[in-house]
Amino acid sequence: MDKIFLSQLSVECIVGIWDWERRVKQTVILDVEMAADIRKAAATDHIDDTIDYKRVAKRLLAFVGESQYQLVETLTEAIARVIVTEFGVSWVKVRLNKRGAIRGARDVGIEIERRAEDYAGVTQQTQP
Ligand SMILES: Nc1nc2c(c(=O)[nH]1)N=C([C@H](O)[C@@H](O)CO)CN2
Repeated sequence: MDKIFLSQLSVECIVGIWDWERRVKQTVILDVEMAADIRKAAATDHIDDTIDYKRVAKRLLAFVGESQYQLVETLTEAIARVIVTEFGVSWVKVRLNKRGAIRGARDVGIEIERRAEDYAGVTQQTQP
């Protein structure tokens, strides 16, 4: 399976369960892998025949930047749903790192994999 990936996409957002976290934005770092058959684009050399990773990145920067979830689980699931439902991706892996959230640990976060069938019938998300 071919993949298109975005590595270490850094976004500031409201995320957390403590009162101060509801007021102060924190940085989350995303690693995304998307299933993509790149053969057609490689044959045509045309961006319309593949997933434009710049469009995905811009959408994630906007969506995550405006989000205000409490748990990294909820945010990570929402990111996967945006990618699958808005970009027609059949499989995605999303790793979200809330770096510095835990004293004594550099990284803490969540990694999930989702498929298109996981969101069958789900309409595209509106802004949170
Ligand atoms: N499984 C989770 N545990 C915790 C989360 C979370 O989002 N998922 N969040 C927190 C706090 O917000 C922490 O990140 C900041 O002190 C604690 N545990």
